[in-house]
Amino acid sequence: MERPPSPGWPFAVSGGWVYPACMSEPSAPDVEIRIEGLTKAFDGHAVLRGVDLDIQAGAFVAVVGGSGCGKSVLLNHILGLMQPDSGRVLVADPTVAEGPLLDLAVLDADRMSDIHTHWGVVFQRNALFSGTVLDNIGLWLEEVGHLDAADIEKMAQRVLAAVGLPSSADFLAGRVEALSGGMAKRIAIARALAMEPRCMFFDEPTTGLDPVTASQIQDLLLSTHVDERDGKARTTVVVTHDKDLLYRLRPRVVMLHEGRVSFDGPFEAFHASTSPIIRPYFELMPVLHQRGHS
Ligand SMILES: Nc1ncnc2c1ncn2[C@@H]1O[C@H](COP(=O)(O)OP(=O)(O)OP(=O)(O)O)[C@@H](O)[C@H]1O
Repeated sequence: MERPPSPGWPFAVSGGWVYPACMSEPSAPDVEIRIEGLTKAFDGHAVLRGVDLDIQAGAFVAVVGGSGCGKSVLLNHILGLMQPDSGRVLVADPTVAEGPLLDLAVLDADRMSDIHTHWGVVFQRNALFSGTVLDNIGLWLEEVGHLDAADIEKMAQRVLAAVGLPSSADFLAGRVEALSGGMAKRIAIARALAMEPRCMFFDEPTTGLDPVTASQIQDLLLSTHVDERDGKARTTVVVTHDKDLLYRLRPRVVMLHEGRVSFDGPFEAFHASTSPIIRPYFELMPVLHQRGHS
């Protein structure tokens, strides 16, 4: 198996960890992610100019906005892959029910990695590495979860079934390079699900897919939003240009514009809005989508 030079997602095992009081915030029962006054500039160009946002546990949120408005930059801050110039990103502590929110800026690498093991991330280009389906799904189960081969195979079969793919030995032994774009996306989702995450993050999950495959992936986003083990909703955050996804899934919509949240509410209100910022954007969404991938 060829191992990835750098993993798509930086999992690592955390030892027993006690965080000092300065790392914690007052308890916020339903908040999974809180963003306060987040700013970020690159080479003097301000991309995020003060983003404030709460995402409740179990929410399904689509982050939209024009090309280059900072959607991926925002996602990267939530994932702890970028550091804010100012402001904070706080997240629920996955190890303590209704515990204090944790400020990402003051977590050390072990603690951050520990949090990452509770999050599933599906990158735009899937971040699969050269190898078999089983290699891709099993790597972190082995390295982080310390599962043995039999349990890894069992889990792989379960998550493949959850994403509507075969779970035969032949399929598990197949190489991911041979898969279509839609199947590769399903494998990336299956890999994320295998870690039994409490949050799922998707960066433009339907970009580059044909309309039929895109609608299947949209449905998959909805089905994977619910944890099949206990029927509880995970927290799902989707960065997207896909108007069909909004129509189909009717999520809470967060729109970024000029570095701030310019709309935050149900899809129905977004759809009905006559705002001179939202209306033209919404009408042009399919054009944006096509233009980005022509
Ligand atoms: N690491 C970086 N270094 C320099 N500039 C960056 C970096 N990451 C993002 N940017 C810039 O920040 C701006 C926002 O980028 P981002 O990728 O978040 O946009 P987006 O809203 O996701 O766009 P799209 O919908 O086209 O993917 C762009 O101008 C981009 O060039």
